[in-house]
Amino acid sequence: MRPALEVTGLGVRYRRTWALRDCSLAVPAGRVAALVGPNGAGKSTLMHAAVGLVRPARGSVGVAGEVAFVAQDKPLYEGFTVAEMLSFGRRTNTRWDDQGARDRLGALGIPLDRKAGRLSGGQRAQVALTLALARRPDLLVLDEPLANLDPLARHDVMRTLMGEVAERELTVLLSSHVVSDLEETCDWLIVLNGGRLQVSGDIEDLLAGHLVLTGPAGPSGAPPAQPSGGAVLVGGGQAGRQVTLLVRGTPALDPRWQARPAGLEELVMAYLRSPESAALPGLAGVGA
Ligand SMILES: Nc1ncnc2c1ncn2[C@@H]1O[C@H](COP(=O)(O)OP(=O)(O)OP(=O)(O)O)[C@@H](O)[C@H]1O
Repeated sequence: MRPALEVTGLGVRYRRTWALRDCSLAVPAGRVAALVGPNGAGKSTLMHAAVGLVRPARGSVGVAGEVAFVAQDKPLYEGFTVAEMLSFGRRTNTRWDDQGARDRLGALGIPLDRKAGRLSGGQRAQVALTLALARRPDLLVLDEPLANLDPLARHDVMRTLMGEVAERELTVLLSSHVVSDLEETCDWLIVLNGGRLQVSGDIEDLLAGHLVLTGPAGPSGAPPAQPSGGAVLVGGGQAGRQVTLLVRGTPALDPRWQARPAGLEELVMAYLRSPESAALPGLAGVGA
């Protein structure tokens, strides 16, 4: 089946600065993909390229079907009521799901006669998401949909997304700085760092393909440069006399070392701390 989003050799430049370089990935249809990375990593740039808001300097971006995008600042028409925005959507979109949108806003207790400028931050986020979902997109791109939301509202937004994905063939690409918000909902992980792609893959495969090793620091106090056996060191650190390493693959373990499965957050952090490491389809030890 054709991927919902396919990026090939993508390079995006703002004047002389490259915001993204040599980025190739494919997100299968029906996935909820988490896009993570530090400030300035290129997340918004990748999203803007996916929805056609920036033109690539190199490579290409392909999307299967209709795309809806909610930008980081949730732009709404401040002077319009929610009902007026719904009516505008209905008149300008042939696939518009008016009833679904009204049901969702009703369930959230958002008054239809309220002007956008008078909505709270959480309500703005929900209205922007509802308007995007009402367009019945095949790919929904959300730039930091959870920013500035309280824990309950974050949970509600993620639950809505899960409901939509379960109900129909929808692919979601969403960025966030809070990995713990993504664990329950997302099944695909993309890590960008300094404009380069570090990780793209199925989260279950990634977690199954990595281990956290703990053991004693060497005589010099330094962690071993590379674990032995068929494993690759992603990154690690030392606390006192104990060394913790994240490795990809299965190492031959010294009995003084212990191995346990990696969590999503520690996997992301280990890659972000080691920008030279990468887990991309085609690399040994990671399900493509
Ligand atoms: N319109 C622009 N003009 C010039 N440079 C830009 C522009 N937009 C982004 N950049 C630069 O491109 C790089 C990537 O920015 P981008 O906004 O894509 O990162 P991000 O990962 O979304 O960051 P954040 O988490 O802070 O939102 C940064 O170095 C940024 O300064």
